[in-house]
Amino acid sequence: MEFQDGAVDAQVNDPHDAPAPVYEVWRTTAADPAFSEWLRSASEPDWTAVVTHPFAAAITTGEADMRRYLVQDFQFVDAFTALLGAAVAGADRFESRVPFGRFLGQIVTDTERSYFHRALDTLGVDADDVTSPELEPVTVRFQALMDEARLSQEYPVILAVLCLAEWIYLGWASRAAEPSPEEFLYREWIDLHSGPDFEAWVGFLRGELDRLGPSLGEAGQARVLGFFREAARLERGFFDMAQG
Ligand SMILES: Cc1ncc(C[n+]2csc(CCO)c2C)c(N)n1
Repeated sequence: MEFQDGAVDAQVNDPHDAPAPVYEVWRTTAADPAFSEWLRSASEPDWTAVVTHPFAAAITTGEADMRRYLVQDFQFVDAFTALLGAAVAGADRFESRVPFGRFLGQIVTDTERSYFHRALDTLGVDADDVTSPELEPVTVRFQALMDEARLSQEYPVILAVLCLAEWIYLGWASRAAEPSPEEFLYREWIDLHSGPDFEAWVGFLRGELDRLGPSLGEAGQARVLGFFREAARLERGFFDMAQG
């Protein structure tokens, strides 16, 4: 697949990344040798910067200005939904397609869609900004990464981007203190990304990477890590953008 300027390919092999240990070496001394844990630990310091981000903390206390964030995130979610479709198509067995199909039908196209429509309406976002707002640079980069993963049709690469985006959101949302803010804008956004069902969904995504990652070979593992790390970097940039 050719890209306009090769920018995305360059990003997933960012020369500024600290060299990651090779998975086969890392696993011999790791407390938890799961492939997904290798990906997560190699994505520091971005991982911790996202789950402890001041904007995420402000969501959990009901103090965040959600307008720019949700306008941009609605565009993110569009590309994310297409990526879930690629996971249905790319999974290597029937029982793995099922959770993607269920999540698509029950959460993204129902609960989450309803949330976005009500939230953007409450925030007074006009119709043009709902469907085609001016995109922030980080949104463009995130869409490009998701498009690259989708067009690759490589299931482990698709999984890397999906898993990072869901797992890291479970990370900040699970840190929310009780009681949740009363306003639906915050409470429902926290609830969408926490709780037993969402934990099971993230567990499934991790399990898929843990099942397939160890046999990818060193080059394949490095490729999956490149996508996972770039997604972590963009999540951090996305909260920075929202913070203003
Ligand atoms: C930048 C950004 N990263 C991750 C998510 C999390 N997320 C995206 S789609 C989806 C499925 C339905 O909840 C979830 C959890 C987000 N919203 N925005």
